[in-house]
Amino acid sequence: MDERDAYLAWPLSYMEGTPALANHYREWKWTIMLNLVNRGVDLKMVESRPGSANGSRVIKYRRLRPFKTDEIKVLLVENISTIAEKMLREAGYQEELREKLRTVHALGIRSKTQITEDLIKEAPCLLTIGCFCIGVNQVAQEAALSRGIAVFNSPFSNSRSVAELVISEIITLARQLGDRNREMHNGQWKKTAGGCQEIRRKILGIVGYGHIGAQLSVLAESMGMQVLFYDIQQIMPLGMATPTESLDELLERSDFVSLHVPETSETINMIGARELKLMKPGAKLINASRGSVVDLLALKEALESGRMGGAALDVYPEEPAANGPWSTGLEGLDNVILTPHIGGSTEEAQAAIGVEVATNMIRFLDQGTTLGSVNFPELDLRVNTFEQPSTPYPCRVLNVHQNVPGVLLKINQILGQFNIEKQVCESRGQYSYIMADVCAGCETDLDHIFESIFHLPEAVATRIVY
Ligand SMILES: O=C(O)[C@H](O)COP(=O)(O)O
Repeated sequence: MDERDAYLAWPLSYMEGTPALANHYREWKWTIMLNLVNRGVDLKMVESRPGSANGSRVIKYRRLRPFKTDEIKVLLVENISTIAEKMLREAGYQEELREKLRTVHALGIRSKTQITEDLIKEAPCLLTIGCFCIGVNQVAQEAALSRGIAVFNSPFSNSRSVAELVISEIITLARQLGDRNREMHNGQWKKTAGGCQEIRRKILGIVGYGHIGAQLSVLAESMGMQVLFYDIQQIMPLGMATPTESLDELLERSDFVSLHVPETSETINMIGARELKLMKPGAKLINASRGSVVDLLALKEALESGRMGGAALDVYPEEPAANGPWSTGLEGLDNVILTPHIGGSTEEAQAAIGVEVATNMIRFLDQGTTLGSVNFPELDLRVNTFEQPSTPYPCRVLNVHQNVPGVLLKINQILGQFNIEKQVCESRGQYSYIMADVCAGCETDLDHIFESIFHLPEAVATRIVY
């Protein structure tokens, strides 16, 4: 394995609602209370924002932090950007080696680590999973929500890198560069123009006009290509790009077809024998989306028969867990480019992804904010300033519960014993998430709020941050 596993630990005050962490909370209760007493005067906990419109006043916001004086551990796998690692460390983590996922509170992965429902069951402390990539199909998202685990990804930070790779592949396929390169490396000089073409005025059909598809559309047009696209949603075309009525129409009209769809039940084997037959003779297929989208056996047949003019694949139905010998079954075919899932693997993309995902994870851990989460309702609650009147023990209650009638009433009966400064709640399927800023009067109140909500039968996960 070439993976660099970094294990970080975050020693912070923290209160959380899984049984394991609830015990930690009880154990460290007095330390927590001491932290609370110090809270209002501790300058380390003050964040400054730029001044108001006239620039004369600086508003100081309270900085919410997780709430247990124990270590929150973060596990980063799959060569995640060092920027993300640095950000997580600066948020308070310390490096520490850890072997097991079951002791980890925050997990960072990329596209190949499969987080199944079973694995989630074995991770009792896990609070958040950061997918440091676009795809999230590798995570059992519903199972994660049912445990109160928020999943984040980076929906667009590697779009440019993938689009650039596809542009390079369009030219490489058009000029058979892969074959000429291979021949030269094998000591053969084969100067030929047969089947080699310019890409100017050729038709590029883009399937999936999201962040990558749209980026590719702009780059392709700037090189003189005509762009068609097909998407299940109605999307505003960029430049002169034209939507087609159907996938079939796009396949029939395009010289190059590039796939940019997520893995869903609808996209599995979306391009099979039937679809490949619809493509123009000599057309080329590019897949840098998900391997399951193309039926590889059908593609092999279409290439071997000579009907198709070439293909570039960056993704495969099954991909190996680590670098080393491996076969796609397509080796040696003419004008076929095979790359090992490197579409988003540039320094720029990985750095941007690192910042984006680490920021979301830190905000979730510290404040409960779920902006950018792919499995939670997206909620945000403004953090109080130090100028706002407050009680000695203001706190933020974060709770995931089953979305059943009456549960909100029960929670608010508990919270309503205190002044609720603000509150938001939203449901997603079978589960709801509530964030509430509450003015507790004394340490016993905090204890009471946590224990009462934690023990509600509908409660899935409960945390309090301050
Ligand atoms: O989902 C993605 O962003 C791409 O498939 C890249 O995945 P990777 O970060 O695992 O290379």
